[in-house]
Amino acid sequence: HSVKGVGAVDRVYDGSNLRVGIVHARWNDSVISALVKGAIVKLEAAGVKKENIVVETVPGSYELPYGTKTLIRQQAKNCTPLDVVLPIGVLIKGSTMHFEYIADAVSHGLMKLQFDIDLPVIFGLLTCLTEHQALQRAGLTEDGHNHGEDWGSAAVEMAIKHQN
Ligand SMILES: O=c1[nH]c(NC[C@H](O)[C@H](O)[C@H](O)CO)c([N+](=O)[O-])c(=O)[nH]1
Repeated sequence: HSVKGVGAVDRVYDGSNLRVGIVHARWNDSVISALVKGAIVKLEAAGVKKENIVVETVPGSYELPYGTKTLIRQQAKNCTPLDVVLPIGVLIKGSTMHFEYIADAVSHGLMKLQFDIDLPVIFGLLTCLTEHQALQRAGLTEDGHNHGEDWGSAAVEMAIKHQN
């Protein structure tokens, strides 16, 4: 293993009174569903109740910032507000610069959003140069690791920081 280890060092948090939103794109769906499942496994392992995990979808990753904003607003209006949102998307490089523009716009959009609305927004966008890279990062290959799990753990930790 490299000296830097793999991912953030896990800590144990009690997520039993958290409400978590997940907004996922519908491109590259087999990778997306593995990432979403991985995140939910970790959320539930931290005690987040099934009824407190709200899942919405958007067409593609470019819609994640606005789809995240509308979910937060809708939840704040209709029921108990969310404590964190995890947008999930998978970008796979094609033969044009489209990938770079979406990746740049979405990463800046999600970073800005969390300060605009004062709510933690976890960065769940895979920016892959090949399909194999995407499969690896969703834990769908022998040597893979599901980054959705890391995002689920980060969501619990940041939601608790937001509540305190
Ligand atoms: O989520 C993705 N959206 C993609 N494009 C759609 C984009 O996110 C928007 O939905 C679309 O441009 C309409 O706004 C992708 N590619 O183009 O390759 C991709 O790989 N992943």
